[in-house]
Parts: sequence; C-alpha cells; structure tokens
Amino acid sequence: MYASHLANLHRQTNIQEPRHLEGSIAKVPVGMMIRQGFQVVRGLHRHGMKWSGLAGRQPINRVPVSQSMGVGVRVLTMSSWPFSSPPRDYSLPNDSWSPEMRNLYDHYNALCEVEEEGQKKRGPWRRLPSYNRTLKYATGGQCLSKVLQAKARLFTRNTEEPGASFEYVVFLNKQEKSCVCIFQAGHLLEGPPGHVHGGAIATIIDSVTGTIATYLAGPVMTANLNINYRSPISLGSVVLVRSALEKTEGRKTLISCQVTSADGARLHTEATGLFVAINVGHLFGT
Ligand SMILES: CCCCCCCCCCCC(=O)SCCNC(=O)CCNC(=O)[C@H](O)C(C)(C)COP(=O)(O)OP(=O)(O)OC[C@H]1O[C@@H](n2cnc3c(N)ncnc32)[C@H](O)[C@@H]1OP(=O)(O)O
Repeated sequence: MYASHLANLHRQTNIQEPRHLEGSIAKVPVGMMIRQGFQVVRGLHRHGMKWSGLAGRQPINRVPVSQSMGVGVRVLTMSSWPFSSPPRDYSLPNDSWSPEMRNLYDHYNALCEVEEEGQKKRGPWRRLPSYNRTLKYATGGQCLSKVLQAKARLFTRNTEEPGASFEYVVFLNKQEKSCVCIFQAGHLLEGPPGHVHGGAIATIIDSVTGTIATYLAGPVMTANLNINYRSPISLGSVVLVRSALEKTEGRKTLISCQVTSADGARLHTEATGLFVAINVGHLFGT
C-alpha cells in the first residue's frame, strides 16, 4: 500500500525513473508529499479515523515564516533525513544466508555494474533494497507513516529473526522488464513436514510479481493469482523466482512467474498474476 502510494506520487510528479520500488528511498518533493498526506488524512476522516497529528516529532518543524520570509503566516519544513537511526535493508546478506544464497546474490550483484572502456558503469540489473516499513523510510514519509497504522509492517519482512521466514532479494532488469528473486525459505514457513507451505509460496510470488507490476505500471493491486504447484520446495532451500511482463492492456498488467531450483533444473511452481492499476483513493474507498 505504501509503495503504491509512493508510486502514485511518482506518476503525478512525472518522474521518469520510478521511485516507488519496494523499500527504495523515494525522493518525492516534500510539498507533494504533504499535499498527498492531507489527502490521506481526509480519507481517514471520511472513514471515521482520526489523525493524531505530528506533536513531538522532530522531522516537522513549524517555523514562523516571518523568520524566513517576513510574512505573518506559518509554514511546514521537513528535514531531508528525519530518522534517528538508519533503517535496516533486509535485502542485504546476513548470517542466515546459505553459501548458495550468497553465491547467487554475488552473481546478480555483479551484473549490476558493467565495465566499459575500463570504467565501471551501471548494468542492466539493479538490486532493490527492502525495508519493513516502506513508507517510513522514504524521504518525508515518516509524516505519512504516522498517519497510517504505526504498527503496520510489510508482511514478508515482519520478523526480526534472520532466516526464520522470508529471506529474499529482488534484482530487476529494466531492459528485459523482468526480475529475479533469490528466495530462502525459513523454518516458520513450514507446510507439509520439511517443505514450504503453499501459502508462503503464493506470498513470495505475489510479492515478486507485484514488484515488477508496480515498477512497470505504478500503483496496482493483485486482481488474480493463478498458481500451479509442480514440485514441493524443501524448507531451508534456495529457489529462484523469475517474473516477467506478459502483456499490458489498459489498466491491466499480466505477469508470468516460475519458481525453480537454484540451478534452474527443477520447476517448483508456475504462476500468472493479473494486476490492475489503482488510484490511492481506492485504498480509502474513495
Ligand atoms: C515495487 C514495489 C512493490 C511493492 C511491494 C509489492 C509487494 C506486495 C504486493 C502485494 C499486492 C497485493 O497483495 S494487493 C492485495 C490483494 N488484492 C486485493 O485486495 C485487491 C482487491 N480487489 C480490488 O480492490 C479490485 O477488484 C481491483 C482494484 C483489483 C479492481 O477493481 P476496479 O479498480 O474497480 O477495476 P474493475 O473495473 O473491476 O476491473 C478493471 C479490469 O480488470 C479486470 N479484472 C478485475 N478483476 C479481475 C479478476 N479477478 N480476474 C480477471 N480480470 C479482472 C476487469 O474485467 C476489467 O477489465 P476490462 O473490462 O478493463 O477489460
């Protein structure tokens, strides 16, 4: 939801490079963020919820304009880095990652940079950072994250125990309109004894296909997920979740997905996801 909101900001500001990728530090103009914030507050009020305001928050400083512009009204200013500590990027390697997961990470990470004429340049691949509160860790987003449910966490990043549930990193290929996710399933994702729960597999598929759909189409919601489970995934193993654009049709974006063993030899799951573009108001029933 937060990512979708940022995506809408991106669309409205006509920024060519999408700034709304999962967990990315979005550089959204503060004025736009505040306007959108008020829109969200209006949405909350319409639904009987109340905004508790920004009292006691350092990032927002109410300063008399007379101090800066000589006018007798008050304005809002926002610090460019309003956080007390840097957020944890969950897509970076940690001690729970198996050697296989690290090798795959190193492989795709190396593709993010290419060498041309002795100089290192950005390659076609790009690692997407991932935080457990997407909106909060966007520039200026702490304001909106206070408006929205403070305890909310991105479902797939809701445990502090490394390796316990979803360990994954997504690499995006802009040219190919595709992405690959390296996914290691932890012990909390057990379904059949020793194997990954089908719902957990659906979750990672929804997240990965949703990520590429959002990248391509802006704010979207999953309308349909069609999943065929072909072979079980062992708990603790590392698999690749590959997704690519199949077609777009008006507001609809169709994404295909295959989950395979790390060497690609074994097909575990096949899926398609249909994503429908939304306005942020859709999330508030407007
Ligand atoms: C990088 C950061 C990432 C961010 C990180 C991402 C990770 C998380 C990603 C998770 C994403 C989610 O789980 S999202 C949460 C789960 N999804 C939801 O809760 C969605 C609930 N459903 C809805 O809100 C709604 O039904 C919508 C928005 C999907 C569609 O409603 P709508 O906006 O009114 O549009 P509507 O007119 O009904 O449909 C538009 C077109 O889509 C078609 N359509 C609609 N639904 C379907 C359907 N199920 N199957 C086939 N076709 C459908 C219609 O026929 C129509 O086609 P035509 O007539 O135009 O041809």
